Formats: sequence, structure tokens, C-alpha cells
Amino acid sequence: MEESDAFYRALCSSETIRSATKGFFREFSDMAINNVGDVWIIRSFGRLTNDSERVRCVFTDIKIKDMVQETFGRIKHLYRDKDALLSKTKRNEGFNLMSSGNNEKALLCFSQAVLRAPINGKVTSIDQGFSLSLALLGRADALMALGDYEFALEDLKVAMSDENLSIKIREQLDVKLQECQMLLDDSKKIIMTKNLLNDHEMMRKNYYREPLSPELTGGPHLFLNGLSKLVEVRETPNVGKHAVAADNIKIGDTVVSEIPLASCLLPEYYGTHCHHCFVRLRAPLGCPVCSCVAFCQQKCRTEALETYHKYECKILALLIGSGMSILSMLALRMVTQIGLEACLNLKGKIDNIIENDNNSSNENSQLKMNLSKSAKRRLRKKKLNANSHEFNKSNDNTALSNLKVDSRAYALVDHNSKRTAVDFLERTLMAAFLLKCLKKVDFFRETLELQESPSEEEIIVGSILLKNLQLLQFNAHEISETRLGNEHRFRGSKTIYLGVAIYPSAARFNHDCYPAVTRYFTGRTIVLRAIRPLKPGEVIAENYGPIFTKRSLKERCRSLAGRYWFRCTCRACTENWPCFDNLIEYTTRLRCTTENCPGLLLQPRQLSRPVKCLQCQRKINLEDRVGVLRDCEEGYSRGFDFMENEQPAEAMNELIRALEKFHMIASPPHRETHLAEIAFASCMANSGNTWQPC
Ligand SMILES: C[S@@+](CC[C@H](N)C(=O)[O-])C[C@H]1O[C@@H](n2cnc3c(N)ncnc32)[C@H](O)[C@@H]1O
Repeated sequence: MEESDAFYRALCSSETIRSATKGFFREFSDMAINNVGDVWIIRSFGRLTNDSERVRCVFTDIKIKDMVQETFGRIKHLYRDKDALLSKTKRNEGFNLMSSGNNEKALLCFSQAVLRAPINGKVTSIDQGFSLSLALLGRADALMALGDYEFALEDLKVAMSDENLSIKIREQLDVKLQECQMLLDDSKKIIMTKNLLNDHEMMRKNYYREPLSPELTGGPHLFLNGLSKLVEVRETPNVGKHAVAADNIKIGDTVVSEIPLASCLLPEYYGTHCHHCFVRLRAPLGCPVCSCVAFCQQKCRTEALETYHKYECKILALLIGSGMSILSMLALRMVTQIGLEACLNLKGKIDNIIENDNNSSNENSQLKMNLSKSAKRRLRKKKLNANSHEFNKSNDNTALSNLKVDSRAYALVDHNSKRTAVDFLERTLMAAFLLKCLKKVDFFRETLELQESPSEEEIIVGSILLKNLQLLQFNAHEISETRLGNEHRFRGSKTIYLGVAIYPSAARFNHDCYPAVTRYFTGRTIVLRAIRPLKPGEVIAENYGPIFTKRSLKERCRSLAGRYWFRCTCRACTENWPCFDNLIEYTTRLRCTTENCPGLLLQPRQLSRPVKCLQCQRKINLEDRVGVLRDCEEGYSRGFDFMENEQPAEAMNELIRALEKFHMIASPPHRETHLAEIAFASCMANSGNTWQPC
């Protein structure tokens, strides 16, 4: 590797751990790395062979332990607290705004009042201790004025759930509840009889619910959760595990619809999206302790509070302030959401996976050479079946306890054999920081002082954190929402990244600079759908960011090598396909008309003159093919027109027909086809997370 490449790779790698500009962590880790020096890093730390040893080392080795213990010994609770007075002020602001008819702004004030209010009975000097119920009552008023009766009803029910409410407040709530129920029933009747809800209103209401995920085409895979039966996972020494078509795949087919194993919302969206399910907030509920996060409904709040948020609550501001990356937060979430017992249980499974991996990479390289095709197939099936065991036990999101034994993520690639000692050290320091944060919030049974050396339980959890930090670097996905244009759904729309998540099945899809699938999200569920047809055995590739139409070969190589540590050998790279701008000049290759011939031919200047196919050696007349290509282009234009009229379903039908035809008679690259694929992907994303600012 050239020096500049190694430098770029190290830079990319560090950014998956922490910010290069914000927070205290970077400064601390740079200082620690400088202090211990290269010799110790390479000769001592670099010789350690597993994650437990690495975590133990930073807490016990004389060269580094004081720095680590002293810095992390100062960890304190840091979070945004409740504020009853502010809640009351915001509630009064809300009433003022309502009286001047500004109900939307009033709703925002009431929501702030709800989120800042302490639980009833906590601060009795203000609102006699009922700030929360009063804030909810005020918000219900605003929601009713806006016609959002279901949200209002929900607020009133939450407000009434306190058994110790004063008689006066209970009576007010009772009256409001009956009024709200009546208005809700009436509005339902009106909608049913007159179908009064217009498209815009319907869309607005749906923003606050999780969109429906599409069914998996061909039904779900027998044991690879979240994948369709049309997908198979294979493994080769050069590209590792990857998804291939098990059957014919058509354009638009849904090949993945998977819920995440763990996910984390970016802090900048804490005020606008549900901390748990990522849905847009309309009438948020808060955590009873902190004012940092918001939930769209009781169910999300309960799931979060019963699992990860009970640990993260009092350190959230510290975590954000440290400048840690969102992937580091996800590494912590994978631990906090399952709890200590499950972590201890997981450790044995992770060790088994690592051991099996080591054994099989040694054995496989020798064995595979000599095996027959059918023996290789049996071996593949056996391995996948072994993995599926953890799968079947774990993919029911409703049963959180089942998540406790899910070890699928630990079989994903982490490129440990290529990792430098300094990279390991930086990750280990982050794992140590997270470990001490967990200790501060009583994650562990023993209550040792922060400064003391870690117990065996802590080393286990530290090693899991460290492993998470490694595997997430190459396997996490960004969750997105489509911000629709102000005036038009498609024109001016853009993709907004809300957070990150880990999907053990989708993480098996390799990259291609000309991907076979497009990706969008329904809530936190990842959906992958085909944008070009595939035959059995063909690779179903995703795109990791650099797409051939927008980035040059050099840029793509640098980005993929720096971020994902591989050299791409896809067709777009090996044939050096031109980017969009240069595609205008490019002559599209047409398929030979001889049955089963793979030949690709360039259009002759004079169309009536046949050209010789170098594959089948026949003279081929391409007039028909050129005619069909024009039909395709016309089909694309009709699709674009439907999009211009904001009719995504009709646009998709036109585009699918034209794209299918194109792939039968020609081969990419072809400028109009790629524009059509982008348009088709936008139409599909339209049924996922979307938001149109008012
Ligand atoms: C998300 S994982 C994909 C699944 C992975 N191949 C596995 O075995 O689990 C990303 C890693 O896969 C490998 N990879 C992905 N696309 C590749 C490609 N086109 N060629 C070679 N390796 C690729 C790289 O090692 C990359 O870091």
C-alpha cells in the first residue's frame, strides 16, 4: 500500500470511531497514542491476539493505565434535566398562541412543555406537582383544534394514567376526553361517507406513522431472516460472503425487508424524530428522567426505557460531547439494549464464531481446492444452517428478550488481519471509555470505584464493545428519509441521513459501482429492491456510496479502499465506464440477435449494413434493436412525465416496462437508462420514509 493510501485509510478508519474536530475524545486518544509511542504500540500492544487482552491491557499496562484510569475516572452523569418552571412557561406560551389562532406553533410550545415537565409529584412547588398532566391537557387542546383527535386522545389517556391526580384536573381531563372521543367518532364518519380527507392531509397524517414495508417477493427465505427466497448467500475467497440471485429476479422485486438488530438516531434529530423507531414526531412523549430524547408513542418509550435508555439516559450529553461517532454510539447500543446477562451469554458464542472462522479459514484454503462441486454445496449449506440457528431465535422484534442471544452480527467481516496496532489501540480506548460510562450508570452487578481495575465481567463487556466497534465499521447502514421538494414531490427532493443501524442479512450484500438494487427505509426497516433484472447465480450488489455515474474510477477506488478496504473489480471499474457527463458521447452496445450469444455490438454508421459478431461470427442486422432502443427511450420519457405530474405508481409501470426491454436488447452503460433507474429508485423511495416541509 502506498503511504498516501495508508494515511487516507487511517483517517477514514479514525472517523468511524470519533469526530476529527468535535469533542474531547480525539484529543485524549491522540495524547495517549503519542505518550505510549510507536515502539510500545507495535511491540507490546500490537502483539496481543484478542479483544479481551487489548481491553485488559489499557487498564493494567504500566505504560498507559494511569492516563486511562485518571481520565475515565472523572466520568460524570451529564444530561439535560427536567425543568418544571420552563414547562409551565412553555405551556402558557402555548395557550397565548392558541388564543391568537396559531395552533401549529402552540403545539410546538406544548410539546416542549411535555418534554421538560418532571413526572407528576416530583416538583410540588410548581403546578402542585402536576406540570406533566397539565402540559398534556394543553397539548390535547391544540391537537383537537388542529383536528388531530387520535393524538389528542392518546395525550389525554397518558395524562389520566396518574392515580394521584387532583380531583379538579381529573374532571378537566374527563370532560376533554369525552369531547375528543365524540369529535374523533364524528370525523371518522365524515371521512367514511364523504371521503373528505384530501391527498395532502392524508400524506401529512401518514408522516407520523411508520410506512408499510413491502412483502418479500417470492416469500421469505427459509432461514436468512429479512431476505427473500430469491436470494442466496455464497462465499468466495476473493470477495467473501455475498448475495446472489437464487432465481430470476425482476425489476421492482423486493429482495430484502429487514428490521435492524440495533439502531441509533443522530443527535441532531432527537427533537424531530422518535428516538426508538425514527418516525417523525407530532405529539412526542419524553423520558421520565431526562429531557434529551422524545418518543412517538408509549410503546416506543416503554421498549426504550426497559432496555437501552435506562443506561444511556444520564450520560447522553456526555456521549455526544465526547465527539464519538454515531457508529461508536451504536456499538454501545448493541450492549445496552441487551443488558449484562445477555452480554455474558453472548461472549461464549462470539468466541466460538471467532474460533470457527480461524479454523475454517485455515482448513478451507486447503480443503476447498480438492472438494467436488456437490461437496462444496453441502459445506455451504451446512455453514448457512449453522448461522441460521441464531437467526431463527432472534428476529422477532416484539420479543426483546430473544435479541439477547442474537450473535449473527459477530460473524460479519471486521478485517482484523489487516488492522494496524494503532487502529486497534484507538478502538480499544473508545471501548474503555464506553465501558467506564456503563460502569457509571450501574450496568454492572459489582459496584467497584471507577478508578479500580476492571472485573472479569467488565472485561467481557469491554471486549464486546471493542468487537462491535470493529464490525460496525464495515457493516452498518445509514438510515434515511426522503425530504420531498417544497413545491413538488420529486423536484428538489433530497436524502437525509437520520441515523445508523446494523442489519445482519443486508450486511452480506457486496458493493458494485453499478448496483443491482436500490435502498430505502420504512421506519427503521431496510428495503432493497431490484433496479435491473438478474439471472440465477448473478451477484445482487448494493452500492456503498461511490456510484459510477457520479464519481470517476480513481475517486471510487480511493473511497472504497479507504472506507471498506477492498479493491473493486465490478464491470464499471474494469471497463472504466464513463460518468454521466461523458456518457452523452458513448455509443451503447447492443446484444447480438443470435440465441444465447453473449456478443455485444456497436451500432454501425449505416444501420442497414449488418455487423459481424465476434462471439458467434455471424453477420447481424441491428435495425430492430435500434428501434427497440428508441422505444425504451420514449418509455423513459413517459415515465418522467408521470413523475412530473407526481404520479409515482404510473411512472414506475412505464419505467419498469422500458427498463426490462432495454436489458433484453442492450447492455449498460446507457445515459437515459441510468436516468430512468434513478427516477425509478426515487419512485420506490416515495413509499418509504418521506417528509414534505410545510
Ligand atoms: C458489508 S460487508 C459485505 C459482506 C462481506 N463480503 C462478508 O463476507 O460478510 C463489506 C465488505 O465486503 C467486502 N466487499 C464488498 N464488496 C466487495 C467487492 N465488490 N469486491 C470485493 N470485496 C467486497 C469488503 O471486504 C467489504 O469491507
